[in-house]
Amino acid sequence: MEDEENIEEELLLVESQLHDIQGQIKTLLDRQEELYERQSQLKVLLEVSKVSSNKSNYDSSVTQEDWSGNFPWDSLADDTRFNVFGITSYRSNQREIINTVMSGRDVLVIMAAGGGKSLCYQLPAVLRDGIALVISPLLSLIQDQVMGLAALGIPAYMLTSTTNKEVEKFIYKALDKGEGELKILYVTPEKISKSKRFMSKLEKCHHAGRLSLVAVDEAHCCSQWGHDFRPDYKNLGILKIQFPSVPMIALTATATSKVQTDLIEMLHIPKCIKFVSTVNRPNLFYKVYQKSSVGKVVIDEIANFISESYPNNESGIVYCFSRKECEQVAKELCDRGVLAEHYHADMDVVAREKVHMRYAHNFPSFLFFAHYNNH
Ligand SMILES: Nc1ncnc2c1ncn2[C@@H]1O[C@H](COP(=O)(O)OP(=O)(O)OP(=O)(O)O)[C@@H](O)[C@H]1O
Repeated sequence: MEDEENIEEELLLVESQLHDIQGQIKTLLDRQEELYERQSQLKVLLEVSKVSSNKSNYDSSVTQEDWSGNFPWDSLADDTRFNVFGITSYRSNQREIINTVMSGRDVLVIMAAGGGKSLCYQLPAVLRDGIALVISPLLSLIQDQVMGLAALGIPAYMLTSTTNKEVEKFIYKALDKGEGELKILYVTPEKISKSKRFMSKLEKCHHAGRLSLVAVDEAHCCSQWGHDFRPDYKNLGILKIQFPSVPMIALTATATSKVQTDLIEMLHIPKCIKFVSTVNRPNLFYKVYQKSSVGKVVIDEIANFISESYPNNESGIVYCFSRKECEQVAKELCDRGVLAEHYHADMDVVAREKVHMRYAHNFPSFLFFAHYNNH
């Protein structure tokens, strides 16, 4: 009887010790997994750092001014600028930026809206062998760009939720096997962070030496300090880690120095060459009007303002508080004969010819009119 009690007592003790040990093993296994993960991250970071410092040694004698010097691709670039893009001369910094990308360096471009950022990656994309990947935040912007490039005869495509199966197949074949003509591929940041299939095709494309450059448009979206933070932009750092030798060009119209530092860190481009052009647009100005408290009167005032100030069908943008309000204001403006085209709720911007409707959440109690002239 006593024996039995002793055995039971020891059994309890052993079971309790086993339980403790299992807990310790689990903790150690978890820790081991963490260390493995950190080990592979550090290996990749080391590789990135080696590639960057090799490049900086190679270019150490080159000063920023040298980017406006002579390069082997000068005449081909001039020819493409004029004959493909129909642009007679470069604007400030464009040539230097293009030369920097063509040299394989990473670049940060800060240039005013409408300043001509797109040419800075589109021209190198045409000149360099392979496929250029462009990450852009909005479907409507991507659609605009792809349509514009197609009109110039440049094989540009987008891979988004709206891409049909056949085009998707074509794009995957181009990435995977180098088949078909594809020079510039636009995606939203979600594609990078959410599609394993896409990333594996991109990896193959890079492995075969066919990834020519990576452009991150609206790069301020990477930073939580920016005005337009997009969580999926945070994951774009993976691109430099996976493709350290591929030049990356990050572009934005608005970035404080804090945002610049942040996005350089997030995109892993510490050695990038930075080009800052003035963001002052003397043709843009603000005027503040007192708003009536009666909705219909506000619409009347907007309609009068637009038709009196811009009687020749000029373009403009009306920002409202919400999508619903955009639709309502657009409809009312249509009724008053101001808007030629309808606003489509599933797109951010339409109706190029007339007043564009967009929604913005940062200025809830005001309506803004922006009339601009790109040139
Ligand atoms: N060197 C140039 N000479 C004349 N026109 C140019 C030049 N470079 C670009 N453009 C034109 O300027 C317009 C604005 O260019 P783009 O769309 O690239 O601006 P952006 O800087 O990307 O603006 P946003 O920040 O609004 O996207 C386009 O119509 C483009 O064709």
